[in-house]
Amino acid sequence: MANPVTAVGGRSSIKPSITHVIFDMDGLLLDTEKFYTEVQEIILARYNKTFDWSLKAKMMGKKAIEAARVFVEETGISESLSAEDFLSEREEMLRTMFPTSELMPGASRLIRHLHANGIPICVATGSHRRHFELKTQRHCELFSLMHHIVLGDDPEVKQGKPSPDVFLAAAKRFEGGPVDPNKILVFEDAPSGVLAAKNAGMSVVMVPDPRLDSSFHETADQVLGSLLDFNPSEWGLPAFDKAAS
Ligand SMILES: O=P(O)(O)OC[C@H](O)CO
Ligand SMILES: [Mg+2]
Repeated sequence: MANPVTAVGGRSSIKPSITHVIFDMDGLLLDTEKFYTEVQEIILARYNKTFDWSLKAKMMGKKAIEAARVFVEETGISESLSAEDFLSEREEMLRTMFPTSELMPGASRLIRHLHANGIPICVATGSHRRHFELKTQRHCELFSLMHHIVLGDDPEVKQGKPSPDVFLAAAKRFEGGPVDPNKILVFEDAPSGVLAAKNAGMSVVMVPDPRLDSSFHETADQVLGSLLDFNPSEWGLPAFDKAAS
């Protein structure tokens, strides 16, 4: 397999030593992006339009209302459907889908490994509380290993990703925080999330959906096909126990 560090254009192979880790949630820990895609395809079909990955790239990772505005404006349907009406229509379908959310490959192994080795970990998501609770209801034990969770409707998160707000709030809430952004590694799947982490001065590993245009990989410090490919030692983090992996 190609070395993930050198495989992507021009970035340094010298990495800062990481002490704290922040996880994105949708599309990174949980396989929930597919639900948004499905619902948005259904809504757009009514207007004889198709939902594609260039639009998906502009929406993912953002707060609900921010993503909704992008959706109605970019598709040219804002005269017929307001961002607010889009959200309430979408809601009904999502409410039944979210409780079925499954973990992404490698999420459980990495969270449990970092937690067992005393590395402080947290979640920083654009999702608001109601959606967070629906999505995580089958995964409460795993999410309880997080030191804290920062949600998109947190009062400190004035703007969604690519603003650094959610990651800066997450860095503050670690024990003894704020933690130096140089010592924090963020895991993200979305272009807006990768930018938000860089805007916060943090290192970022991107685990993108393969359908996302590869031009979005350039901002990340490392790009992986799956969380299963992550090598903690490259970042100064405890190595996986060979017998357990
Ligand atoms: O990817 P997250 O966890 O920031 O979630 C953002 C939205 O809710 C889904 O794109
Ligand atoms: Mg995400």
